[in-house]
Amino acid sequence: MVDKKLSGAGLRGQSAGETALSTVGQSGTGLTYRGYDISDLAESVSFEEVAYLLFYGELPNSEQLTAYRERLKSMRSLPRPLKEVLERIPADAHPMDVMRTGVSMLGNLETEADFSEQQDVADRLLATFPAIICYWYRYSHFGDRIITETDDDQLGAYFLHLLHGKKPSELHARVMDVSLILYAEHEFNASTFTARVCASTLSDMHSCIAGAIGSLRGPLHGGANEAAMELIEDLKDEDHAREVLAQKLANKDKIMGFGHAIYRESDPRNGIIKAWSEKLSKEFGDERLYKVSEACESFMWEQKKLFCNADFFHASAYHFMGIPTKLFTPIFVCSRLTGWAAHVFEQRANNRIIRPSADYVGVEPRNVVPLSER
Ligand SMILES: CC(=O)SCCNC(=O)CCNC(=O)[C@H](O)C(C)(C)COP(=O)(O)OP(=O)(O)OC[C@H]1O[C@@H](n2cnc3c(N)ncnc32)[C@H](O)[C@@H]1OP(=O)(O)O
Ligand SMILES: O=C([O-])CC(=O)C(=O)O
Repeated sequence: MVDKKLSGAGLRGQSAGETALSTVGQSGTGLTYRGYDISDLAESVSFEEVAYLLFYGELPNSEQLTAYRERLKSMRSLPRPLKEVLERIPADAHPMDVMRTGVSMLGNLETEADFSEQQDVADRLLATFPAIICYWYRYSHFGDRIITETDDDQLGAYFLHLLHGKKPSELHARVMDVSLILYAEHEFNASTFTARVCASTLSDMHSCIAGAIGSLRGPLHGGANEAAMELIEDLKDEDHAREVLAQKLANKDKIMGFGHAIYRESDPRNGIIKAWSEKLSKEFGDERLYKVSEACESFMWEQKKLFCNADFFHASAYHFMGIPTKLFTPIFVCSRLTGWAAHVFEQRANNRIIRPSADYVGVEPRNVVPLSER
């Protein structure tokens, strides 16, 4: 499987444009944002610094960071009509559909009238995405109308605060921060490419982001972290993990959270989130989930040379922090919004409508037969 050629279907291996935002599978551990290695960023900076880096090109100094955090904090209020819409979405709705509706409704209320407003729109979405998902979740599941304006400095802690109704521990706030850094940007992945295609028609930011959310929703992309949780939650122990995976491989099922379109041997984000998951598992008193996850990882490598991607150990990490499985992919949205928006800026700055060609494989030219003769 490792030798499969990176060409052909799915535009694999073909360059579809230029970016100055990130490299995937090229240098360092395999992922860089504007020249910084992901392991360095995950170790030393916060998610807000990464957002600033992606948007403005450089890491902020401490004054710029404080000002940026204050700006995001000041934008957390949800307009009344948006809350009313969120309150009408049923509890069994798919949370990614809630996110898509949330951004779409905000686009009706706060339409991007001109591209000169693009940074304001991106910041507003960044500030409100945790509130959109948590407002819907807490209202539809518990009848709570939460206050979305809090004084949390960091977006990850803000999300956990809204979800659980109390400030998170330092450990949980840190893990969320790292998680958001890991998910922020990834070159021309399917959802980002969706955003760029939409941007290339000179459409508005909300439409670009709504489209990207739709692409991220699928289990082959962002939806894999939830699918990975569904897999591991039923595994009783390491032997059972190997048995279940062997059966799935025999059935030719896809194992969610494994493999990647670009990386060939490992995903540099995996080791980072895995280490945090292990730490959380000890704090949680977990005897099973982390161990079965590790058993899956080694079995898949032995059997298929398939490795865990960014999603696999995110499943256990999020679970240990009390996050409901169905909110896993919306967290990805809260983070990846930065990459999507930065790509929209980049596309707009040097635009040509994205319009590839297709190889026609249909029937030869023919004449229409009148209806009475068909
Ligand atoms: C953050 C992210 O979005 S990371 C990706 C999240 N997605 C997942 O975890 C879903 C599971 N993984 C997959 O479906 C795939 O690995 C993808 C979609 C990520 C990449 O797809 P591709 O680029 O087509 O993968 P690749 O060319 O490496 O596949 C080679 C072979 O390995 C198989 N394979 C790849 N991943 C898996 C997997 N997770 N389970 C079982 N088999 C797999 C494929 O079936 C393929 O065989 P085939 O050509 O005979 O069908
Ligand atoms: O790059 C991809 O194809 C998918 C991925 O890992 C991401 O978007 O983070």
